[in-house]
Amino acid sequence: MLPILDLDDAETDPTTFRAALREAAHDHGFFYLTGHGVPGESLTEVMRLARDFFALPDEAKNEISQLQSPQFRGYSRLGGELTNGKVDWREQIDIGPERAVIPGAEGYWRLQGPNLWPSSPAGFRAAFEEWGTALSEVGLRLLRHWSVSLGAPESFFDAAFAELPATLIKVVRYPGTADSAQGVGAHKDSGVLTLLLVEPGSEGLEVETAAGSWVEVPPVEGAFIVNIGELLEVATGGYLRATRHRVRAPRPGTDRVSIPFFLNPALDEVIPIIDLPPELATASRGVETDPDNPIFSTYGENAWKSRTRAHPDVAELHHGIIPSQPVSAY
Ligand SMILES: O=C(O)CCC(=O)C(=O)O
Ligand SMILES: [Fe+2]
Repeated sequence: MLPILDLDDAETDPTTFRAALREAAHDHGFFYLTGHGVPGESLTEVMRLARDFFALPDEAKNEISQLQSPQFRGYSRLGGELTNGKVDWREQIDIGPERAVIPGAEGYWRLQGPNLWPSSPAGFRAAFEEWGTALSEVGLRLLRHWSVSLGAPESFFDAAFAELPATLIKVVRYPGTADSAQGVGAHKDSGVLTLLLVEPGSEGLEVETAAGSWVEVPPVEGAFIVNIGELLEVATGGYLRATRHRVRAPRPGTDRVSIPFFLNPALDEVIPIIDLPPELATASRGVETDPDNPIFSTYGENAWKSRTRAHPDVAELHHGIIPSQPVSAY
């Protein structure tokens, strides 16, 4: 069982909370968060909207097909995504910051642009815009506590997120299947941290707690599952761990709905590196190097790598590139 941290405790006893936060992220890279202040009704409401969207006929869902979006936004159908070069068995909507396209954009600036919002169910856009704002606040609070717990000033990461943070929300459904084990293949998240909402009762998330050893992480009602992304691993010289995880495809006749929120800095921000106090620095494992998965310290480069690999159809159609796929052992 992963640790459960209560963000309310940070108000009464920040020192104990911060130590627990640091240890959870160092030991596991994953934990449950309660006391986050996002009302239970909002959690229920975004789940309901997700369910209602996925229940629409394919034709309605494809009105916002990601193939229409050079910025990798909108709906990608079942089988439309790859992880480790293999097909993920999930359908999803990708929602990023709502901004104007940059004319003549090059490189990762091609990720900036508008979302594709479904016309049904009613209230979808407003609810998910509010969701993004609320979860950014939770994520930034956690980052400030981490900074202090690692010997840095509270505001250490603030500047990287102050303007144009490139957050990403995914609204995801994994239908049950007997044909594939891969809901989403093993990966590390490419940003800073992830707050994951999972429908109560859904199964299938597995976390690699030690090399080759996978542990099931069931949802805890009302809690977010929090995990560290590659950039926080980089920022802490590997002291905090971006843990590999995957989702097993559900059994036939069942499904899984989840809503991950990825907190990321602005596309052109280079994540600042914390100068760890000596007692922590000696416990640091260093940043994992994988020739198949280079970690770039500029967030936009990391995001471009992961978005083009995950959605090669969009990359080829809109950008004329065929991304190299990792040949992975996972
Ligand atoms: O659906 C989940 O529970 C996890 C999804 C995930 O790991 C991801 O999209 O990065
Ligand atoms: Fe993930």
